Amino acid sequence: MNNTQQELIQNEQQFVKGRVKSVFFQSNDSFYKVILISVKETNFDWKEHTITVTGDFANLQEENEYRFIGHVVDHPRYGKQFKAETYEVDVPDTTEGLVHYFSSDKFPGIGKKSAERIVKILGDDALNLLIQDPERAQELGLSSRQAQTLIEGVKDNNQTDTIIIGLNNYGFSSKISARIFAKYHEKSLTVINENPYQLSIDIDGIGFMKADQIANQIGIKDDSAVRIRGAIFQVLSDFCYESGNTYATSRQVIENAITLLEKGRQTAIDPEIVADQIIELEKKHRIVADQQHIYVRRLYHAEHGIANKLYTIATNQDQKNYDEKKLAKILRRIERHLGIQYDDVQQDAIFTALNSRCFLLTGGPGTGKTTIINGIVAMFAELNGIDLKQIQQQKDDSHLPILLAAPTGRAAKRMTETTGLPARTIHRLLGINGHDEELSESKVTELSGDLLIIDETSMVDTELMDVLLGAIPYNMQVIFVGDKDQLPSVGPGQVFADLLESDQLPKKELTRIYRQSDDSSIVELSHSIQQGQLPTDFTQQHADRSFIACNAFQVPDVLEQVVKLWISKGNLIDDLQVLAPMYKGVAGIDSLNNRMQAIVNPAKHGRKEVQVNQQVFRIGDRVLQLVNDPEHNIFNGDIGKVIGIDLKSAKNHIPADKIIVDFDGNEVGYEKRNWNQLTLAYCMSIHKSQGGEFPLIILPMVRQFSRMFARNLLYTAVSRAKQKLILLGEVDAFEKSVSIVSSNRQTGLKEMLWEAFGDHEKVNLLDETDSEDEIETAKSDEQETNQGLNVLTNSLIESGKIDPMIGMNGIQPKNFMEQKPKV
Ligand SMILES: Nc1ncnc2c1ncn2[C@@H]1O[C@H](COP(=O)(O)OP(=O)(O)OP(=O)(O)O)[C@@H](O)[C@H]1O
Repeated sequence: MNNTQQELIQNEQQFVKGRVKSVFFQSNDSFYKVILISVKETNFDWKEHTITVTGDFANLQEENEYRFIGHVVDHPRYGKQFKAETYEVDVPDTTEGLVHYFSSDKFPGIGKKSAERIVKILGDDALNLLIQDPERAQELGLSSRQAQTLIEGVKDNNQTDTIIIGLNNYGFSSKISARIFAKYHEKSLTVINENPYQLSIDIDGIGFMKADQIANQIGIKDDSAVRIRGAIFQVLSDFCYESGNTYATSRQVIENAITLLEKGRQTAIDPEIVADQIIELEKKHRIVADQQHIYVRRLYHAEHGIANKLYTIATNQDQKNYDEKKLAKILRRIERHLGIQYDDVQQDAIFTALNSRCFLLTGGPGTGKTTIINGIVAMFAELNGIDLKQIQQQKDDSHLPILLAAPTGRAAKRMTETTGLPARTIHRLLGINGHDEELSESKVTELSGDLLIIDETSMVDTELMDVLLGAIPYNMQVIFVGDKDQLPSVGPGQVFADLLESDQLPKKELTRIYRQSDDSSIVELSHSIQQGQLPTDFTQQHADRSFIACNAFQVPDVLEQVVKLWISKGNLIDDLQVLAPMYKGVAGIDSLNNRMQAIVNPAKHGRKEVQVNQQVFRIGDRVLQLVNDPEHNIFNGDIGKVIGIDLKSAKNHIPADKIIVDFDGNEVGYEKRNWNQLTLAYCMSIHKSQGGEFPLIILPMVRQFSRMFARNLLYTAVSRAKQKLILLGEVDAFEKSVSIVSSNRQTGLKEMLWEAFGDHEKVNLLDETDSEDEIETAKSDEQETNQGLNVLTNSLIESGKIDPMIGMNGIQPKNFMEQKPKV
């Protein structure tokens, strides 16, 4: 055989035909299986009677024959096996085979005679005809029971196979196929064929590009409406769920959608057809266009919901108006009890909070927010005859007159520690059991009580705030506490900052630092960062803070030395927390986690460990929970310790692999499919550290992280340190971080608040012509871009293509509430 012939055979698709002997393995969360086949036919050299086949298959029937298409691979551990990319069910297609099939156990009630009649009427293609059109069963002269058995049997035996084969043919991975099937079930292929872009909306892991590839395969035209809409949804979703905005401008949508569409197919797209589709989607209430702002419906209604509910709460007639003298008298007593004296601003904050239906309190670390919460709670209890001791001792959470909550488990725990009263996560408070994606559809518990205090409000995103406010009765007093200079929420919005800036609710900002002001330089550093500069003594050694100069490659070694020194001095490793802004890179979270693990919990003979993605978990490891799991009372950002690893063993009666993690006394078991909810936590992202405090923080900042540099990021990291702070890296990386003020997110909440509160002065500002400066800048911008997009958007408005108020006349947000977004 010459080389060309050999190549031809190698490139030819390989197949193996045979019957299933046994299923060795089947994945819990996908269709992936490892099976043993007794070989009947192959187009490659195979001497043995059986072969192991891997791939995504439906529930293979042992007596059926299958044709697997793929190629032979050499597995390092299991040797030669067949990796199937797709498969076909070898359905009977001879008269004899079909009669045998229809009269088998799969169709109880259908005997040989009826089977013969089916094949006589429908012919040798009977099975396919029945799969495609079950109605054909009616023309076979069968009893209604037999016809039903036939339809159901054909469906049960073939439908899942057809779908999985279809999904395999589109090239989806096992996990994605499983997600698609879990979402659409028997409609999977129909959905894909009708509108593949629906996948990019519904299925995690499928983006516009993949959907577009399928669309191309099935002949959806470059400028077809469904394609343009798919791009519009993708752009909106990226703008909001990736970048944290709650809307995109029409210009941004048009511009970005065109970029995406042209990247996918390299065909020029006329901006006007994108604009047309924006209008269409708006008309069908699938997106919302408010002025020039294009919204995902959920976010639009959430912002409206927040503004309207806050207005209702804040203007409740049941306004308390306590006499200042009376309040001062009680406060003096409480001060004596707490052993402190509130300064004028703090006192003012307490009194305003007590006299307001809704109040906002912001301040940096150590400015007394918790001390004020304690004062408010004590005063509120006294004024309303509430026994705080009884609340402290109450075993369950029901009927509490004072409710305390925070967005993360760690922040809620800290609240309990500092106030001595029960505090919960907001999810727990609302009785939300589902995952975050289902938040807007969650059934929440209507709250009861007189006062609600939310801490770490800067972490609450638009959707959660809307759901929370939706559960608050109108007559409940509400206080939001937070630090406006910290990072905004992970999800869309910057609710706390917007509430403060809107100026519609009573608020106080605390600026005087109390914590350890004599000997702590950490709090000073935080405040200096907040002001936009590093202190002149930044690189000098302090009792509680030091800086070690090193480059990115030196960071892991320097970290190792610091950690070893910390341990050698008798300190607890659990008191030390490394934070970093990014996962990737030699000084990134993943690399530092590996180094930390090697120092404090290395591999040891006999120590159980499991591999999860790129990481190894061992008993004793510190781990971080990555998603909210209210059912087990664990939340995104919670830190736990691995206390058990049970490996599947028939001998020890352990049915499946399991990791057991202890979250402060709450022991949670993780089955294999949930292991990716965990990651090592020796080093964690600054975002995930929000709402927590640690005795020692080690923070590397190097030029490699430049993409993430931002003042609020550095500020958040530094202000997590309670006693000691060790900064590693390059001074200019810290300097750069301080100098970058991250731009505000695009949100509509402030404007909606002005409208809801009837602040005509501010609402009018929105409509007024721009200042001369702004007009000048806009003009030069326009000239610079010269893309015509500014002009386009404006001309679309002028020509009536985009109506700034499209669909909004006389329509209230609630009119859309019940409908689900769909392309
Ligand atoms: N008026 C005051 N007089 C004396 N000490 C005070 C006063 N206000 C606050 N403190 C003290 O300052 C320290 C920090 O206060 P607190 O914990 O309330 O600040 P915080 O704003 O909640 O800080 P963080 O956000 O970092 O938790 C505490 O030890 C507290 O007792």
